[in-house]
Amino acid sequence: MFPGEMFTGFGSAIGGLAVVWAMFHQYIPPQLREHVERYTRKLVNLVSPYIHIMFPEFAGEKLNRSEVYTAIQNYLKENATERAKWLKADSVRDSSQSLILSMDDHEEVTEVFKGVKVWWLSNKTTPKNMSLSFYPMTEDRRFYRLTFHRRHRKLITDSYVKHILTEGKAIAIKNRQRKLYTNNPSQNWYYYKQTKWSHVGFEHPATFETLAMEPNKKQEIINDLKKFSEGKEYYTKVGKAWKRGYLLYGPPGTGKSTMIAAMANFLKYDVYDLELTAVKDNTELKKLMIETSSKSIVMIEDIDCSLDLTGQRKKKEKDDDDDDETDNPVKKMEKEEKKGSKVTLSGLLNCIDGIWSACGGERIVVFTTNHVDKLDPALIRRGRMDKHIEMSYCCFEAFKVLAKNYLDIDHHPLFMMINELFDETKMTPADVAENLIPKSNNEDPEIGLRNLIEALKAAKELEARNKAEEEARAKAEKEEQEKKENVEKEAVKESGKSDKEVKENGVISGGVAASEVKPNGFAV
Ligand SMILES: Nc1ncnc2c1ncn2[C@@H]1O[C@H](COP(=O)(O)OP(=O)(O)OP(=O)(O)O)[C@@H](O)[C@H]1O
Ligand SMILES: [Mg+2]
Repeated sequence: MFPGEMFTGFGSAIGGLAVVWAMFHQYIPPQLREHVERYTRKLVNLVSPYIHIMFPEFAGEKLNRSEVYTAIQNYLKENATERAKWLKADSVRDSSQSLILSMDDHEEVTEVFKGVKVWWLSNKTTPKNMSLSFYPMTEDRRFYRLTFHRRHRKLITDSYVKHILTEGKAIAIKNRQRKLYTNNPSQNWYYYKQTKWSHVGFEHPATFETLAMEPNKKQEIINDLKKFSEGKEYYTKVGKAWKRGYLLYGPPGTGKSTMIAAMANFLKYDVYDLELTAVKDNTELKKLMIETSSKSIVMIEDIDCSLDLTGQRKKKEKDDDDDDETDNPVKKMEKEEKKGSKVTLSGLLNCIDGIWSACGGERIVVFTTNHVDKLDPALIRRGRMDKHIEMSYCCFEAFKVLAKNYLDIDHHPLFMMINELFDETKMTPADVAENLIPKSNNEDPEIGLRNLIEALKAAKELEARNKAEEEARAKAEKEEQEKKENVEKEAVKESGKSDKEVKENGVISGGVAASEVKPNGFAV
């Protein structure tokens, strides 16, 4: 029973009183009712040992919903809904969520905090001018009322309320619809008054459970992320900005992008997909970084292709010029894109670990690349990119995750053969997955496994053929080199000059240069 109501007589166990209360509300005019309630409250205050705190949805003149009310609502949804008998169903948040239930109006629940019992009532008041409104429902003023015994006043006001607010905010972050952002081209910021980032709901299904990789390595990454997300105090203590850099490298189709999605889902962070080629210069990059929120992953995919950040600018420009000569349209397009951006390596470094990186806190920066060797060491040095993770070809352990994902099997007699084939050949998880995908709903898993075995055998044969061809080419080159050397030696012998002289002058008797002598010994 609710203590406040026990003392006012409302809602008591005596059914008769409840009826009187209902009649009171139905038949007594609002003004008179208000008077009666005010004096009753005064009377109750004289004898009641209970304290009530109201938490209105809209406090004062504010048009914004009270943060405190929202935090309490989230807390009660998660912790007290089970005990309520009258519930309200919200719309489902996304396809993976079931109904979201909360306490209905006039419903009350109890909670025990450190051995102390408290009562929560969810209620609403309707202003007097309600009947004049076309939309009476929007006029309702909702509130929560917390009731507790006055001897626990300090505990409740100091600790319990703080606990509710912290928990409520954490629940809101956990349950919020996360977002995937992409940066808008900067010319649109001014001309079209576009925001710097556009977003859509982030609903990638990848998790660490479905990510195929070596289990110890996976666990290490999970532990690292966990330590980071719980490390606020540690980062403050050591005086470091609360951020962490990851470099994911490996061949295409090994799960780098999938890993970023799994990280975001694990940490419940937003994702900012930063397209560097759309950023005009370092100042704009800073502006973009400032507008990222905390609890987010900023990812820059294919960093080696994004800009000339390889530290080998000169050489690269030369290479690109060569490509232009070959009229390669893709290369030309990439070059045009890069020309539009003047973001420099130092500008990027400043954003990821200069003073600018400290804005927002709790952020992870992830770079991905297929060519780690092409990157400037300054960009990926430890401390800047704190963790380098190689995403590699599929191993047997990783295959087992994919078999579970796609075929829903943990064991199969064919696994042994597949294990042996993985020792002998390389295949990316993307290709393994492609072979396993069933073509129809009730397909026998064995078909997928046999497809994979065939593909692995074909890959093994191809590798062997390539290797044989490579060896034959190397052998032919070696033989040619040896022949050339023999010819030179012969020529030296015939001319009577020293080996050194022939090499220096390049001339042998008869005026024919050694380099002009064909490997078969005939002068050209
Ligand atoms: N390790 C993995 N675990 C689970 N699925 C994977 C893995 N690697 C690849 N895949 C599958 O292959 C597809 C391609 O993978 P993903 O895009 O993550 O590769 P990537 O390494 O980012 O490639 P790229 O270098 O081309 O960007 C994914 O949609 C996913 O289904
Ligand atoms: Mg990718």
